[in-house]
Amino acid sequence: MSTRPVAMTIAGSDSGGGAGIQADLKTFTSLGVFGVTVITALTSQNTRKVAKIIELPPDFIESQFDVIMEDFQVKYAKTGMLASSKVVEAVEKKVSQYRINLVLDPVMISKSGFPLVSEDTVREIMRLARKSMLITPNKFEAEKLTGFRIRTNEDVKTTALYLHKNLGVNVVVKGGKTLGGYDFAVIEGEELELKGDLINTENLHGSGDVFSAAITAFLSRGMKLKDALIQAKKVVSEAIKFSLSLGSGNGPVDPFSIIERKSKIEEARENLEKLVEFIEKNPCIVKKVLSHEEKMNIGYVTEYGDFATLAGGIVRYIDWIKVDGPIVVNWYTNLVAKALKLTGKRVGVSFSLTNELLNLVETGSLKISESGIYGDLLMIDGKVVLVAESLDELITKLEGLRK
Ligand SMILES: Cc1ncc(CO)c(N)n1
Repeated sequence: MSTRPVAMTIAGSDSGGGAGIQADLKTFTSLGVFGVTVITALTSQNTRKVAKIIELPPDFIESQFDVIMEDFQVKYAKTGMLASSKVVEAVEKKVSQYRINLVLDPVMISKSGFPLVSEDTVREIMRLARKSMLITPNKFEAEKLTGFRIRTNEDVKTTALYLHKNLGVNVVVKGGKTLGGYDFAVIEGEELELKGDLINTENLHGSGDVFSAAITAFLSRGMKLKDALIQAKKVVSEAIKFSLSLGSGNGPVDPFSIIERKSKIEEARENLEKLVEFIEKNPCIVKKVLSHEEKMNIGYVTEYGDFATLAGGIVRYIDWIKVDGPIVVNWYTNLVAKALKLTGKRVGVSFSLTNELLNLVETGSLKISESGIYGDLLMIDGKVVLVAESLDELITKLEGLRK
């Protein structure tokens, strides 16, 4: 009998899958929240353009609210694209009726540069803003709402303070890429700076949507607004860091990376556990490649660049081997990490250049590469590293050393 907090998104559909409802649901799901959707508009859109927009009739928008609220408990919702003043009015009415706490993302144009709302909607959005628990304008939207020009971090702060005072609402103004992801928030009068990581990418389609959806998800999980903002900033930074080169325009950010990254780390651990098991069952192979009282180690790098290895490596004492310490992730880098980086391979094992190995090299049955570009067996800092694309491939290669 499982359950989850429920969060609502009131937004438009992006046929390109990267923004709008699609981004919101991926973000909700990735953050452990069940998403319900009030769709306000349909867009035919890709990473390059918005071709067509169909606004949904206000009575249908209202019906979605009524049917959802008849059946679910929803305390928090975010808004995305509200295409016209009629749409804003319908949303305003229902949000008040059901006392839903609103995170208002005043979406105005797409990353590809196309308007998503009509000009006359700005005033209506200002009115809805006063009733919201937070508004999340980006630089462009904050300029539209205030008439200010934002060029520096200081301008971001000034604009946030002005909006907070003028509308009496909690606000976070997002500086965006040109200001290095610098955001400034004012929450119940408390000022909060959010610094971004410098990530050089144009694949930012959906970044704003992921941010406001993440805030809404964290609120639905019971977090305080300030903490929700801080956590959401981390989520969006990660989604940008692992954004996807899909389409020929501004590619989508990837909120699912939050979950997949963790699952890939788990996969790395499982792979290393299997490799340890293989090594423990095959001391004869270890004796061939590892000198007495020397250490070998194993390592696995995930698609996300996280590196798992043994904290203490594996030591050989004459006839037995000892696995030293646990599997650690991103704890430190070693020779295996270096070899994997050099070759782009997934999994590796380092050992010593024993006489047995040297014999194999001299007879030509093994090739050692110094650069690591051509071979799977490389020499680095006087040690040998064997690398492979997968665990199975590495085990096959290790078994090959038995002969
Ligand atoms: C439907 C929709 N909502 C929001 C945005 C802004 O990211 C977009 N491009 N499309």
